Amino acid sequence: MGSKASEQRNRVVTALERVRHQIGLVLGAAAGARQSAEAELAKLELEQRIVRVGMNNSTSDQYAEWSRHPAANEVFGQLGSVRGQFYADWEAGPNALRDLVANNAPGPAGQQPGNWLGRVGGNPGITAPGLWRIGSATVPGKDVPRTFDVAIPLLDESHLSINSAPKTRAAVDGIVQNLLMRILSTFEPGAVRIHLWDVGQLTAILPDLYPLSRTSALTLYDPGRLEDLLDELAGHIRRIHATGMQAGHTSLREIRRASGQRVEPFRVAVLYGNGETLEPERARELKRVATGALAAGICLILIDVPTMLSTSVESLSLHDDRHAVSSMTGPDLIVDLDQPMPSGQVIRAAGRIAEALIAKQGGPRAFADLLPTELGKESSARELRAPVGFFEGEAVEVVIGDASPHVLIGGPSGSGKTNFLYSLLGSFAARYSPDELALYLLDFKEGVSFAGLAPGRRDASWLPHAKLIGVNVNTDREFGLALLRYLADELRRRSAAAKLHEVTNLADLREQDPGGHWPRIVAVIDEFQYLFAGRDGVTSTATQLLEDIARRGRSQGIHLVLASQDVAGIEAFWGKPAVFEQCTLRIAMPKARRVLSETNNAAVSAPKWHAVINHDSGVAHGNQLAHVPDASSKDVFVKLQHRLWERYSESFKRPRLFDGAHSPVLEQFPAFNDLKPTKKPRALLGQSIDVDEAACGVDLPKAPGRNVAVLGAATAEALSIMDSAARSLARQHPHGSVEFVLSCPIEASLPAVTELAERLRAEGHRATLVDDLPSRVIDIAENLSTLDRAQVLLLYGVDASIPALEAKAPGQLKSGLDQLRVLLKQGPGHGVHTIGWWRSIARLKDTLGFAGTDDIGSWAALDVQGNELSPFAAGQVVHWSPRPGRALFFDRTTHGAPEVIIPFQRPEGLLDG
Ligand SMILES: Nc1ncnc2c1ncn2[C@@H]1O[C@H](COP(=O)(O)OP(=O)(O)OP(=O)(O)O)[C@@H](O)[C@H]1O
Repeated sequence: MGSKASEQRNRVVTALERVRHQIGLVLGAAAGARQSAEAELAKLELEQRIVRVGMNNSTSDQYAEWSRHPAANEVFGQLGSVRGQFYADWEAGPNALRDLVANNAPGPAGQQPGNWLGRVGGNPGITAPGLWRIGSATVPGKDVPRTFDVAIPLLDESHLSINSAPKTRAAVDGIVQNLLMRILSTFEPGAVRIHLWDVGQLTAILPDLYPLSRTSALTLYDPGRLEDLLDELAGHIRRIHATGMQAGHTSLREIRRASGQRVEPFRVAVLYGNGETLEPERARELKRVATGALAAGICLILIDVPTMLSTSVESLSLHDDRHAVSSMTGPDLIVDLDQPMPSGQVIRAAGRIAEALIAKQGGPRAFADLLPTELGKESSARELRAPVGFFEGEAVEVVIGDASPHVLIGGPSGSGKTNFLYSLLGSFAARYSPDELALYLLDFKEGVSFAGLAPGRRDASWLPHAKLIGVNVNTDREFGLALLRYLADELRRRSAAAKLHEVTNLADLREQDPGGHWPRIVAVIDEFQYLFAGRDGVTSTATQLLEDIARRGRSQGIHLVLASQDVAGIEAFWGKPAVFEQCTLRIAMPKARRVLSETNNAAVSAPKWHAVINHDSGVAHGNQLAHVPDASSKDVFVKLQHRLWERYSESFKRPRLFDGAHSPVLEQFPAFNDLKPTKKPRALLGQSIDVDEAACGVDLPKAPGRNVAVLGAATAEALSIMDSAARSLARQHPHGSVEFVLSCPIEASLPAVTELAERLRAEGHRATLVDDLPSRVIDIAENLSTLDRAQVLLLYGVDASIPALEAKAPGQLKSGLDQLRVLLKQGPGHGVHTIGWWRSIARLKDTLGFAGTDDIGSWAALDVQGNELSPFAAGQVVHWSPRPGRALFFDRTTHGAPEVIIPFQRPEGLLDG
């Protein structure tokens, strides 16, 4: 038992020893592994420490410390071989970078400012440098450190985002200004535009560039209105995108390459933020703009504007005012920023660029530069297209056609609106022959703005394209109406022709009807708001007609050019959006309000003698600024007019001139001179206010009611109407077939009446000036059926004759007044017509008694109120504001409503009646 037990113990002891041995082995191995891991760690730590500082950059203490490390030799050896290998590869690095920058940042883009600052650039802007220098960076070399230029891509390559560090605003301004000067000095003037916005300030942003702010090269935006800048940029992007798409290109760069032209300037928008995020709406807009910008040649430089852009953007983060890291060079390389260029030199350079730009923009361009080398070569079948001004030396065109059928022009007095119209008319007239273009020109302003286009006393020439010229029509709104009616009629005529030829527009009509005469018609109405000046029939009819013409004129080649001096004119459209909306071509003279869209302020900042031309209904992206040459100085337009007149006057009629300030002269009036004896005589009372030079008159056949009343106390006009009525009738009656019986109880008018009687006699007619009207009236009335010739009773101041007419001799059955009533009623049927002047309507009513108004078939009213006239106009409401030199005329047999006429100017000698 005892030996069994000890045997068992020995086995256990042995087993335990084996276990112990095994454990000892395991523990020993672990300690060794740990030891070598610790050694490895220490080695790596050392390596890291050395790499952080740089092998060549250590202090001696540091080096001594590293050397004490057990792995020092090994680590030094390893790092030395890696470094050796790296520098063997890198040897060519800085040189390659230098070459890269030199090639991609030529001239002002990369060179030191001393080489170029102050010189105006010459790159036409069809291509742009790929890189722009901001500073340099240095890397340690094998033997000596190597420095290379740091440049970044901009313009249509990439945006730039700059993050400042505390107290580095001046340094940031230096970086931005350096870049802008490099860009501005690279391109020829006009090829680049800078937009500046700073959330914190309006005026002191990069002040050294201010000489440029009087040109289009530099625009500043209100700190509170980032949306203005973003809207403007969005507009450019849309427009450029649309142009590109049409030509099958996706970027401005491609369009430039394909066309070999700059097409649009480069744009750089600099936005200074304050590190805070933008309002969500602005941030979204900014993101949208940034996305489309580069393809439209627009580059953003964002300073402290935190935003995530999903497009190409380089970044620059400042460490202090001399150092930054950039996305181009990575986080491990410090960029030594270039010094800001000297302020004085920058100001001078900016001034020079501004001057070069201004010289290019305007100065030398004259009206003659708008004209083509050969006159009248263009066809208006599809559109009218002509330059009206220049922007930075390039012509800016106006197009009137299907897409922009009507034009709205606005500008305060003196802003050059009339001058613009002359430039436009001249440029069109020089390109299109009068067969291609017909002009109807109306000026409601007092003055003679278009009068020179009609033959005058001093200059017999006229503009052959002009069919109608209306001047001084400010009180004759009816003339505007007449023009609109004429255009509406022409519209109908064209629509009918189009229908006949089964076409829908002018271009096709001209193709189908090559023998037809279908010029494009341009009707210019200056100060058109006068058309809407009253709450009356003229306004409502004008509105209807204008809407009709505006809507349908587009396809029939009838175009309106509506100009107005002040906002009132434009406001006349509120409530009449049809006309307003159809005027898709908007022209805003400097300081014009409301011509462009509500948010488009381009006209506010437009310089003198410029116009903002916008073919997109005034939306900002359609703005084109143009300097308009002087077309109104003496002899400028006239020179062109003479050339055109010499060329075309044989084949085209002179325009009709309607001058509201001058009454027509009867003897010079074709409708009077052409009168001949006839069985149907017609008494001319005046000139109608119409597009054609027409007279209005009253037919005096043998029929009831064919008498004429002249109403009101305005003597000169009344005498004139009586005079022209008598003299026109005299021309239509063979000698001996008529007797004129004149009566005039008004002393002051007697000389005029006497002279008329003499004149009638001189023409071979029987004319008696009677003193005793009652007995003459009685005599004629009693012998009505046996009269051997027609009688025309010219009764001046009938109201003054009434007491005498009323008087009855004892036993007399009928008074003179009774017989006058008989004559008014029955006379016309027997060839006895009364043309009478009553100085008041009440007296006319007295004269007529209970007979009613039927016997007065026609009348011309002077200074009487409209409401008094309605019984004589079939009860209708009559609108009439009496005015000198005008009469309201109504003839029951021909008129629906009364019309305004202009009494003739009476011949010399009769004027002072
Ligand atoms: N582009 C220009 N260059 C030089 N002078 C100009 C130009 N435009 C206008 N002018 C001159 O300025 C003056 C006013 O111009 P214009 O008569 O065209 O202005 P407007 O806007 O029509 O004014 P209003 O409505 O009062 O007639 C004229 O003497 C004209 O000669």
